[in-house]
Amino acid sequence: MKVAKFGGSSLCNAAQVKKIADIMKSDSERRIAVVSAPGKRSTGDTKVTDMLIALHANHTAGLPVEEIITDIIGRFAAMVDELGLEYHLLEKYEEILRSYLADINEKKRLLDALKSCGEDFNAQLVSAYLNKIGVDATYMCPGEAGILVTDEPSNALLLPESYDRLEKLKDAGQVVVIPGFFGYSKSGQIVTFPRGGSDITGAIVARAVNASLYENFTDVSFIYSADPSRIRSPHKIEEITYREMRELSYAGFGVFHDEALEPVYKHNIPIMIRNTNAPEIEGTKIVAEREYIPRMPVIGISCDEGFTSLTMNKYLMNREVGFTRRLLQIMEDHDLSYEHIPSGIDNLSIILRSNQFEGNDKLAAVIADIEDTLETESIHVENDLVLIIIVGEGMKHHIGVATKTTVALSKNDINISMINQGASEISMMFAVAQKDAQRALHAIYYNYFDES
Ligand SMILES: Nc1ncnc2c1ncn2[C@@H]1O[C@H](COP(=O)(O)OP(=O)(O)O)[C@@H](O)[C@H]1O
Ligand SMILES: N[C@@H](CC(=O)OP(=O)(O)O)C(=O)O
Repeated sequence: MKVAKFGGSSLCNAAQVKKIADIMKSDSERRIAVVSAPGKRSTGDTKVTDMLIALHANHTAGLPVEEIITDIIGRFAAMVDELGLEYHLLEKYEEILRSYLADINEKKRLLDALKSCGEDFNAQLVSAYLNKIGVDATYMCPGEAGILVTDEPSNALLLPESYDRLEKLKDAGQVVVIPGFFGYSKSGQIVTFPRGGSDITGAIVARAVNASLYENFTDVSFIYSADPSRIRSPHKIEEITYREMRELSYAGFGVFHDEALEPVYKHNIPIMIRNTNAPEIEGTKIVAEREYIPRMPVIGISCDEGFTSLTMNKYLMNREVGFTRRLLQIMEDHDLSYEHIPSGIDNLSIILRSNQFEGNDKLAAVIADIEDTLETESIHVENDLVLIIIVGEGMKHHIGVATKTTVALSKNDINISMINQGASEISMMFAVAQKDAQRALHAIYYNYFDES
């Protein structure tokens, strides 16, 4: 049994829905479809999830909402019309949106309920269309399917007991269409996964039914060695390990959600990244082990923006037992998660995502706490950092990756703010200033891959 997840780009309009219906029809092993909300139809267009977020923003600010509701329903109406489906679906969609707006008072709850609508409405539409073309299909809400999650709005984590509940999907006599991106908390609230989280739903369902394959249909035929919007015609990856993929997707490869690897990797369920617009191409396979090609120690290079580093100096820091523990306690007190902590004998840097400091004086408060508690001699803040991460299982056995990279950067006159090798030895991080990011990525990429 295969589980197929279709991303927003695969479901952005009626023509795309027809393609995914053909894909489902063409392989009887595809028994479960997990669907996203309609994505962008062209550059400059808006994803339905973003329209729903805008609806929430206007509603909570007391601004007009009618135009946004019309636009959201309009996106589905265009599809219902072209696919020849019944209009009562649209009445139902509008009723649901209006009932959430009227009945849910808590802001964060309302946001999650509204965000879930993109996927929820699309799943109903896809199921109706499959039936219209003769595929026996049924829509199943994540609550009915058994997706139980923690109660942290917009940041749900799966509760493990869900797997037992979801197992029944194995025996469904029909093709089941499940909306991605959200589940239900034990108290019955809708809670969404982080953005891009339909990949997570697909992985959860694949693991629950012990699928032979988790197919992730998107708008590219392969995962490439670098983001194709940053490097022209990057090298295509045919096989990549779960560990490599997790490192790369966490650090900017937006094609697959990093948290979607957790449900499947222990159970060795392979993932295929495939293109809805070219389903005949096999795509990239994500697996537990791959053949190591000695001349290619690096498989991918990602570039992730928006980091801040705090570098603290204190003479004899190395002698102070508990310094790092107390620093991390301060981070926890301020609800901050960190990415890296490179250190020296009398200094230590902590790198965090800058968006955690947005909107108030949090950074100043953190610095004040560090100064009070740790009595540092100086703290230097560097904003607008970019992390370039080089990843490859082969790096463990290969000498000279760091040298090769630093030489490439120095030849291009790019200053490195920090270097850190991951404990797993399959990744290495180089922090550079935002202004140098694109040049640095080019310099490093073409050091490992030929121009194609
Ligand atoms: N290394 C990479 N390889 C392939 N695609 C990538 C990579 N990094 C970023 N992407 C982007 O990921 C996009 C697909 O992901 P996403 O927009 O989430 O699709 P979907 O709508 O199917 O969920 C591609 O169009 C591509 O621009
Ligand atoms: N629609 C949600 C969830 C998702 O996974 O979408 P996509 O498959 O289009 O990345 C989002 O935009 O975040």
